[in-house]
Amino acid sequence: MPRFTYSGRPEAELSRAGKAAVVLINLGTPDAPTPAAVRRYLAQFLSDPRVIEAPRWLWLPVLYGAILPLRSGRSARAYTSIWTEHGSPLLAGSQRLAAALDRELKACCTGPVEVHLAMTYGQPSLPATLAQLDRDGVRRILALPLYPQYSATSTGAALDALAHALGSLRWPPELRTITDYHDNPDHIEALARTIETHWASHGRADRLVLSFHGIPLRYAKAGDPYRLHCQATARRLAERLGLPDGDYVMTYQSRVGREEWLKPYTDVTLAELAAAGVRAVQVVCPGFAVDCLETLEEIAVENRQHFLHAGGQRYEYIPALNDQPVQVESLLKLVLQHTRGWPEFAARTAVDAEALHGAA
Ligand SMILES: C=CC1=C(C)c2cc3[nH]c(cc4nc(cc5[nH]c(cc1n2)c(C)c5CCC(=O)O)C(CCC(=O)O)=C4C)c(C)c3C=C
Ligand SMILES: [Fe+2]
Ligand SMILES: [Fe+2]
Repeated sequence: MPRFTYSGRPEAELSRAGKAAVVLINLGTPDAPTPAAVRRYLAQFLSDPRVIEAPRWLWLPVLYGAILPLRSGRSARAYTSIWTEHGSPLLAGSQRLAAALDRELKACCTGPVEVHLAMTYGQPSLPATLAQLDRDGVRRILALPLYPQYSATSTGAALDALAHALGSLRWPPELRTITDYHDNPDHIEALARTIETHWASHGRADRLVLSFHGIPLRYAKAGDPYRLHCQATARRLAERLGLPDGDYVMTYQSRVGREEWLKPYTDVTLAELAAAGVRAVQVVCPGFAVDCLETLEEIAVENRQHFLHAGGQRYEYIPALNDQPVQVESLLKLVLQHTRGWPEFAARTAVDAEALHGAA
């Protein structure tokens, strides 16, 4: 096997218009809700030094000796409870989002443009996706990790995997990356609309809980901007919704292991709210572009129990933006903002250009 792949035809490519692609990147998910598949997935995910910052000689024996044997079965049961006929919700939802964005982008760009989905861990992998784009003659790529807030553990890891995959291409394409969109006004607007739609059909609760995935506190102290991005998203969203400080709380979920993570913790806060007499909460997870194990099981099921057992009476989970038109539209605008000057992304009509970029 040659180290560098290239199966295109340079002469043909040099003489014809280029092709361009948007690659949406999400975390990745097991291939099946079985202990073996979950173990394979967790082994890849949790051996990434971006995710677990500890000396390898110390961490790998713990991972293989304790974490994988203990966690794979438990985690597989949780995955079983949310698995759909289309597979893992994270994969199926990300694929639907990519397909919807592909349709919208093709409708408004002079193209040839395509949207693809790849995962940092598991399938569809970044190396396989980039090799396919290379074979298809794609010469420009915009990479969009589906994490509104930058963290080295999520976005950083996605960009590492992308860089690694580019490393095996003989003629890598021109590349742009979006590192975060935590305060993008169209994104904030999309979040606000999905909450307002929920309010229109369910009414409001006593508190709106904005729950973000956590990271170890140590990483934030070392300079990871994630907490600042989450705080900025929460503040902008609350401002847009006209929510006074006392009407919402911001929390961090999904902690793993014994070290301190970003606080306040979602599960602890929900129990405290119930104990303090708060009867009704609505929980939304603005850091998750697509619903997954951490929202559908941990938030919609597990934390509901915490809240109700502690005396709460009404608990509603507001779903992620997924492939709702508000998200497709806001990501379309984000893509067009980051592909200015790339001819494939030029708007088809003046009307498109004005709708997407605003009047010049
Ligand atoms: C142990 C360290 C972990 C860090 C740091 C971390 C950061 C982080 N994760 C996401 C998004 C997702 N995480 C998901 C699942 C998940 N996360 C961890 C651990 C860390 N995450 C584990 C072990 C798991 C697997 C599930 C489990 O066993 O509990 C998912 C869902 C995946 C799915 O298949 O549905 C997402 C999405 C972000 C955004 C982030 C940092 C900001
Ligand atoms: Fe995670
Ligand atoms: Fe979890």
